[in-house]
Amino acid sequence: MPNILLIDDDPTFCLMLRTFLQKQQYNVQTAYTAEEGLRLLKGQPFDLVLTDFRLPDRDGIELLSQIRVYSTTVPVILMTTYADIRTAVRAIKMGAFEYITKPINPDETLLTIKKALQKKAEEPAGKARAGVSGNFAFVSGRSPEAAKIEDYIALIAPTNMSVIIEGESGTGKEFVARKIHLSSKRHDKPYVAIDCGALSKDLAASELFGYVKGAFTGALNNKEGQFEAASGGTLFLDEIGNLSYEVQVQLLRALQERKVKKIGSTTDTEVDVRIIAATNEDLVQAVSRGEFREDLYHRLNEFKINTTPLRERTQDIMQFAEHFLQQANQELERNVTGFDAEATIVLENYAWPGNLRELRNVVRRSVLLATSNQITLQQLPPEIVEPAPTFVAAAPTSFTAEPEPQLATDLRSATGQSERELILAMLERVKYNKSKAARLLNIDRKTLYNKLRQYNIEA
Ligand SMILES: Nc1ncnc2c1ncn2[C@@H]1O[C@H](COP(=O)(O)OP(=O)(O)OP(=O)(O)O)[C@@H](O)[C@H]1O
Repeated sequence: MPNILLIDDDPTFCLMLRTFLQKQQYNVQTAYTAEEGLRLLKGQPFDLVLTDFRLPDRDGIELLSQIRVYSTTVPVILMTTYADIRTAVRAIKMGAFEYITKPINPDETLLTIKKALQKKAEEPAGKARAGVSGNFAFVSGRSPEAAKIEDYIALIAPTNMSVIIEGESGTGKEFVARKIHLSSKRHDKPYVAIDCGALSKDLAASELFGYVKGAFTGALNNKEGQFEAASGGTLFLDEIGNLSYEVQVQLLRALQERKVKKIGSTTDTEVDVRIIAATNEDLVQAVSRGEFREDLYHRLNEFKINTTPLRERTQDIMQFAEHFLQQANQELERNVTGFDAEATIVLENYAWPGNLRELRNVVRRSVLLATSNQITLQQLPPEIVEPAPTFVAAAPTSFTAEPEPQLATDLRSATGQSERELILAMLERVKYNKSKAARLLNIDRKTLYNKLRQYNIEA
């Protein structure tokens, strides 16, 4: 029976959800605060964490970083209200598996839990996803922006050039990467995807390059790296901006010399791998801040594709909505045929800060709630039907890289033990880049160094 950790500060809600999940054959442990949840997580392994996005003692982003300190692989599902959805969407790029919106729908929750557990089972190492799944259905869209992406894919796919795909979270970067692979000569060779955002500094090198038995404590057997696993095919590096400087150096070497060296080995192995990298941030800015190596950037940037936010390609919204409707019908065994006129207007006019992922989730939820064969306003989240003016206005009008706003947190509001944990979690997230950590914690470097000493943190 899979073990689920449920964190929510509402005891009645916890009890209801726990009872429901236990009936579905899950072991559930509950915690009413983030602190309590983290303590449980530290003490025992869980297969999944289901947590409220706003807890009395932490917000979801902060909690997510701390969960990652204790477990880099446990899937985390966030339960959020629509008011927090932009932040929740950002949490996805920090490695949350999925978000579901409150009020919780039991069927949707169950479906999301099943998918998360299935994905975890398919990726025992937690990091790499090999192969393109059989039901990969790429929708192109009718807008000029979609046509441009399609043209670029057709142009670039047959070559061996490295590609950077840049765009907001949920705009379909990984889908573009898979499409490039499937349209390339390498289509019958492996496609391996790695989420660099979910890899700790130590793990990244061994995951990418592998290690030999005895290279370090715990290296009990030889391990093949994902470079080798992708041999002849394509390696998709998601959230490339999160790789530590050291790993960037190793990656550059692998790309330039077409050779990798396992950790602890003295010999090189030749590799023939095409690299596609994706990023939510503007790598040029990361280069100018000294956080991303310029030489690696140029090596990867043989071609760049920008995925357009959905609000700038409104022509495509209904085509995607119809596609997600058919997918949901299949998954949920329903037979909803379409959207009524009012619902269509609302979908076309909403700003979709979470892009295609948000649209997919809204459609899936509406299909679950549908009482007739058409989706009406009743099934759409009220926040979409009548978005708060500030909410829409807050959506950026174009893709501009804000300097890690999703991570930024003010250390000055934390005290004692939680301050220590916050610093540790932040260091982990930014791969021990202290300048970056200080900036995101809103303190200066000197203060950070003082605190590292004060809390006995070696970084
Ligand atoms: N071209 C497409 N056709 C059909 N569905 C798509 C397409 N692009 C994206 N989607 C849907 O949107 C979801 C999010 O897309 P994807 O994971 O590729 O986005 P992303 O930009 O890589 O997001 P992130 O930066 O958060 O990792 C996909 O799981 C898929 O359901």
